[in-house]
Amino acid sequence: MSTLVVRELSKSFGRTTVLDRLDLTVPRGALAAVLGASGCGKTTLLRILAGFERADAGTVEADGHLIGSRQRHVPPEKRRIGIVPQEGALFPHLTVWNNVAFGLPRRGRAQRVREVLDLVGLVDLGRRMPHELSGGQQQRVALARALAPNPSLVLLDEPFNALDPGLRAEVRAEVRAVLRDAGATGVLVTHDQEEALSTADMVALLRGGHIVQAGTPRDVYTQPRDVTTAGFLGETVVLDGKTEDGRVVCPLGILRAHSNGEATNCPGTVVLRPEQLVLDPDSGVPAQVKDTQFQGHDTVARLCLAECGTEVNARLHAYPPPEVGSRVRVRVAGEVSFFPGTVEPPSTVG
Ligand SMILES: Nc1ncnc2c1ncn2[C@@H]1O[C@H](COP(=O)(O)OP(=O)(O)OP(=O)(O)O)[C@@H](O)[C@H]1O
Repeated sequence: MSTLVVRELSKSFGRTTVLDRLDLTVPRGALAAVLGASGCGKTTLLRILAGFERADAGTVEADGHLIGSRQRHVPPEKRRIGIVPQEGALFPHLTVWNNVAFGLPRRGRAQRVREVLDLVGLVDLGRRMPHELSGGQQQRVALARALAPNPSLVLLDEPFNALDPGLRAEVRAEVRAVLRDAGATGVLVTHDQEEALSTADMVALLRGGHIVQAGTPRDVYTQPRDVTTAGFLGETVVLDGKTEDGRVVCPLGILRAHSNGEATNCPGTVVLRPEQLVLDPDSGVPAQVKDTQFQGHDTVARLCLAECGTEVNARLHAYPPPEVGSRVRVRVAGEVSFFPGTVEPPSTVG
């Protein structure tokens, strides 16, 4: 399995620039999630990686071999890339076994089909037709089919979209385990931040035609590069603040910030996650509970900070949840992000 290196990839359709000098490196055996809003160019990137589309500029290398550039275009069938499309796209008239066997060399075929069906836990269903499978099983067959020819890279195009939410988490975990067992290098494109954060070894955020931030799910979530990125990765609490003696001062108190250490008295924006807000009768700033929203595994409480009247959302695991109207104290667990300069409104990305 290979290391994927994409350099300065650009692609326009007419006057629309979709990819703009995009760089991405996926280490051997890792699964990278390319996360971006609808229409940001995720499928275009996958199609270029697969060789279905040619880039206007830039290079694609797999395991040190140049497979795509303006001068050199290795055709899709020679790239050793497996693709798991949205909704499986199995051949409806072929059995599971024949779907996986399709296109494999005759020699060793039966053994390879058995191996990959075993890998996805479906070796007993080889005689079934696709319509006799659940959505999750169909996606596992699609994965087996993609892995059967021993591809150097597996591309997954929003492969869990058609599954209902309960099944999605389960199939996601299974697919991840199968890719790991196969030692496969993978690129998963998705607009679903939870999917990206929970499934991948690295998350690469695609915005404005290029990767604006890449890193482990934990790093990109806890240390987003800007307010917009923070908002795209999950819910945020955004407050005005300023630096003071290596700390950040804001309506939630004096807080520790990630490395964004700035000179004292620098104004900026403080960003943290609602789950970092903890009710603690012994410390923190006073607040009043304005509203609560029961969400099963946790409760989102809207808190009005007593000193300034600013309202923030806290995701609480406290049981029972606090009463609306009650007076509490709230403190911040862990470090926050601080972005010096003009306050940027939180928004989702395009
Ligand atoms: N063949 C094409 N001709 C013209 N425009 C195209 C073509 N393919 C894609 N586009 C445009 O390029 C942009 C990116 O499309 P793409 O399908 O790559 O986005 P995406 O991030 O995969 O979106 P989604 O999440 O909605 O599937 C869109 O504006 C789309 O309309």
